[in-house]
This record gives sequence, structure tokens and C-alpha cells, in this order.
Amino acid sequence: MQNQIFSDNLFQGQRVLVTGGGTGLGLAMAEKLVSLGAQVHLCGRRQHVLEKAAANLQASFPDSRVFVHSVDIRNSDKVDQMVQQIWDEHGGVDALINNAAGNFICPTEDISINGFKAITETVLNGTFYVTQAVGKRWIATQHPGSVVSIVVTWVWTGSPFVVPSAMSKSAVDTMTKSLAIEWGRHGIRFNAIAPGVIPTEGASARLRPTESNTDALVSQNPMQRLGQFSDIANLATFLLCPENSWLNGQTIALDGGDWLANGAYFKQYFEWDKNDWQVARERIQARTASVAQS
Ligand SMILES: CCCCCCCCCC(=O)SCCNC(=O)CCNC(=O)[C@H](O)C(C)(C)COP(=O)(O)OP(=O)(O)OC[C@H]1O[C@@H](n2cnc3c(N)ncnc32)[C@H](O)[C@@H]1OP(=O)(O)O
Ligand SMILES: NC(=O)c1ccc[n+]([C@@H]2O[C@H](COP(=O)([O-])OP(=O)(O)OC[C@H]3O[C@@H](n4cnc5c(N)ncnc54)[C@H](OP(=O)(O)O)[C@@H]3O)[C@@H](O)[C@H]2O)c1
Repeated sequence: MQNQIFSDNLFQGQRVLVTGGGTGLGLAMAEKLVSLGAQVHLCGRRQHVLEKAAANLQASFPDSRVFVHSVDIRNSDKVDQMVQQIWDEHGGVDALINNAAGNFICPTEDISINGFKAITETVLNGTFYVTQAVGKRWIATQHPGSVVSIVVTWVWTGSPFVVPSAMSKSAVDTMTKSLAIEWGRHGIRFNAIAPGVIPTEGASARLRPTESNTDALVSQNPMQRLGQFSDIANLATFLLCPENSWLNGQTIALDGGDWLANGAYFKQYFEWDKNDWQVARERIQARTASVAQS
């Protein structure tokens, strides 16, 4: 049942770098590609998380080739070293999924400059560093390539209470369109996926820290459900298929039609008072501290 849409071995011989590939949506996309024969490189900050993800993939797909790279994509030198190592030791990659991100809800007037930078330097700067490091090697070696970036539906709606993320994701959306034009002549395609809510531990803990009931999100959605890992894994796989060589510069919403029906998320937080925000902040920061120590 696993490869219902795609033929077995469709990605045999393809090599894909997935940033943030050790958890959540990144891992789901990596798993799908591995199931279709791809070699994958998972990048993230936490080595033990990456190693666990790679071991699980290897256990599920014994013939798979999974490599991990513990790198903070906010550091452009480390990003370039990682990509050079991939080229030196594995001959490079054929595709890149820009998936790594950081985010937390906070009233914009209360975000410190460090908080703003923690998000924007990951989502905007880090995505650029990885894209440029990979893309310039593709251009230098006249190798075609495909990039899929994970943005979010608030590139169309805007979003209250996550402004650094919304600004940065819009920039990645613009990068997608811009480089689709600039690097198309090198055979390099750029597309993006803008998901609605696909529950993951990382996102839920930072965006809905005090509410685990998703009934309202389900009932407001035109399709009466939230997203699943298979939704994004299938779309990313489709976009990366080398056969889709004329599919370039598109950002595709993957949300069951939610933003068309309901617009921006987080309007419920207009009801919150200072105490609610304090509780939320403490929970988010406790979560960040616990995953850093785990
Ligand atoms: C429900 C609908 C949802 C639909 C759409 C979903 C869209 C999804 C959008 C996403 O991107 S979800 C991805 C969520 N996953 C992550 O965010 C995983 C990675 N995140 C992190 O590691 C951290 O959350 C962080 C982004 C903060 C980066 O970690 P760092 O270790 O680099 O930062 P650090 O903990 O040192 O904090 C940096 C600054 O942020 C501040 N900060 C952190 N959490 C805060 C908070 N909750 N409120 C206010 N400020 C906060 C923190 O105080 C500090 O400022 P100060 O130095 O001035 O004190
Ligand atoms: N889940 C949703 O509903 C949803 C909706 C729309 C868009 N998205 C997007 O989907 C993507 C994945 O999110 P998710 O829900 O799967 O959350 P997640 O599990 O928290 O994924 C974020 C990943 O990025 C990595 N990462 C964060 N900062 C990094 C840095 N500076 N350098 C390198 N790696 C870093 C994290 O690993 P480390 O902590 O080990 O570094 C983690 O693996 C993000 O782009 C997010 O904006 C998610």
C-alpha cells in the first residue's frame, strides 16, 4: 500500500538533501523518497535526533542510503562545509527540500531582537544559504536540479502573532519565483508547498501550546480533516519527479482549501490577556529547553 501513486524505484539513483529531515514533515518526505529508492541526506542541529531518524529509515528500508549532517543552517560557513562534504563524498545531490524552520507565537510588540533573529535567520537566511550552496555547485557542474521549499498558507493571508515567520516564509516564496526565472536556464526548478495544519510535535508545541483539541480546526476545514504526512510526502515527491521538468516557479497550497474558506490562523489569540501569553511563552520555552537537553 505504501507506493500507491508512484511506481517503485521511481527515485532510484536520485540523491536528495532534506533540511530539518530528522523530524516531522521533513522526515515524512524523506521516508517517502527513501521508499522510492532515493539516497537522502538529513540535516538538522541535533545529531542524536538525526541518527535516530536515519536508523529507523534504515530499519524500514534495509537497502536505503541515509546520511546525516548536524548543522545549524544559520551558519553560512557550516552550511557550505556540509554541502562541499556531500559533493566530495557522495558526488552531490539532485534535489533539495528546504524544510527546516523555527517559529513560536508571540505578540509582535513583545518579541526581542534575539527572538526575531532566531526565526528569520533560520527561515530566511538559512534557506538562502543552503539553496545557494547547492545551486552554485549545480550551475558550476551543469547539473540539473530541483528545489522544493516548505512555506505556509500565510504567504497569502499574512498571520498575526507569527510575524517573523510570516515575513520569512514570504521571502522564501519570493525566492522560489525569482530563482525559477533566474536559474531555469541551468535546468534548475524551484517550487514550494504551502501547507495548512499537519500536526507535528514541533509545530503544535510552539503554535498551539495551550490547546491540544483540534476539533475546531477539523470542522472549519472544507475537507473536514487536518493534513497527514502522506499529503505532503506525495506532493513533494510529485514536484521533485524529474519527469516534471516544466513545472517551475509554483507555490501550491496543501490545506484542504482552509485558507480560502477561513483566511488567517490564530485569530483566537486576540482573546488572550497578558497572563495567557505568559503561560504560552513558558510552555514554549520549556519545550525548547527539553528538546535541547534530550
Ligand atoms: C495551528 C496552525 C498552524 C498552521 C501553520 C503552521 C506553520 C508552521 C510554521 C513553523 O515553522 S512550525 C516549526 C516549528 N518548529 C520549530 O520551531 C523547531 C525549531 N525551533 C526552535 O529551536 C526554537 O523554537 C527557536 C526558534 C526559538 C530557536 O531556538 P534557539 O535555541 O536558537 O533560540 P533560544 O531558545 O536561544 O531563543 C532565542 C530568542 O527567542 C526568544 N524566545 C523563544 N521562545 C519565545 C517565546 N515563546 N516567546 C517570546 N520569545 C521567545 C528567547 O527568549 C530568545 O530571546 P532573548 O535572548 O532576547 O531572551
Ligand atoms: N506542521 C505544520 O502544520 C506546518 C504547516 C505549514 C508549514 N510547516 C512547515 O513545515 C516545515 C517542518 O515543520 P514541522 O511541523 O515538521 O516542525 P519540526 O518537526 O519542528 O521541524 C523543524 C525541523 O527543522 C530543524 N531545524 C530548526 N532550526 C534549524 C536550524 N537552525 N538549522 C538546521 N535545522 C533546523 C529541526 O531540527 P533541530 O531542532 O534538530 O535543528 C526540525 O527537524 C517547516 O518549514 C514549517 O514551517 C509546517
